[in-house]
Amino acid sequence: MIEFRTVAKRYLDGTTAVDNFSLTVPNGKTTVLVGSSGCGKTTLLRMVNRMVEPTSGSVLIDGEDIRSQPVVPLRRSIGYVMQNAGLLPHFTVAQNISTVLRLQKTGRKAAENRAHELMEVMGLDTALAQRYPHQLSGGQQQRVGVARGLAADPAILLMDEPFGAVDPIVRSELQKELIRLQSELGKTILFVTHDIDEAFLLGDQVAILSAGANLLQLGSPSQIIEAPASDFVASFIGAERGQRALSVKQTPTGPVLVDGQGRTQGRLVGADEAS
Ligand SMILES: Nc1ncnc2c1ncn2[C@@H]1O[C@H](COP(=O)(O)OP(=O)(O)OP(=O)(O)O)[C@@H](O)[C@H]1O
Repeated sequence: MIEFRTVAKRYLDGTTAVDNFSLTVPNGKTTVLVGSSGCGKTTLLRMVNRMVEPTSGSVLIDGEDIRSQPVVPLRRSIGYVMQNAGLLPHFTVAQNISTVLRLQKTGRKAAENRAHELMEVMGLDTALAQRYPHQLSGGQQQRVGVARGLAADPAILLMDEPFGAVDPIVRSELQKELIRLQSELGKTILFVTHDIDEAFLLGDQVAILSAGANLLQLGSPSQIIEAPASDFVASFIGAERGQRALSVKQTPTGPVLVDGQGRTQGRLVGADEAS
């Protein structure tokens, strides 16, 4: 469990990126931080592996203040998947995946075997192991980034817009892959995105933030869609428009649901029992 206890971050230039934010991230679930650009999501994520130190407040992992641990082992015990994969250009795929293992003094052969195993887990052909990042597609690079985050089998995985730089089809594949992985691995995932659809797809728990990491609503996707906390949240999640604004249309063969663009999304079943 990760706990943010009234954390704040003021950068040296005076920017208040995070203003008294509290949140509990339960073990074995995916928690998504979602909000518009600059609202403080990355700052919060980086507080967990101490790439950013809070100006005030504290972050706890399983009840222990993370400041009581030296930074290097803490960082190596937490998986971190960056936007654009963040791969080292002069390292092969296998070397990129096994970087943390090598730093932990895992033997060369064992690290290589683990890299191959993770490539298979991530749906990557192991024939790509000796390639360099620039010889991969964007989607393949992202898969390598996730494999690298998983290499040391961390209990916690931090993911910062990991699928932001790929096209919508590849993005959808990667999202499905993450859902499958998570159902098998049960990691404690803290995932950052500005895409509300991605947040609702992946999150067991979703935190909607505005500037200064102001927590507008926290809940499961169902709770948020069924009861948005404010007009702003309703508008942010597209409750009044787009795919989530469903209304009933009568047809000769029975009622169907249409979205905000007038497209039929499905058939309304059980309507007789409901009425
Ligand atoms: N090192 C820094 N120095 C000064 N201000 C910073 C620094 N890093 C971030 N900020 C500012 O802090 C605020 C929050 O930034 P942060 O990167 O956490 O937001 P974000 O929600 O992750 O944004 P995005 O979705 O665009 O990545 C922004 O106003 C940003 O400009």
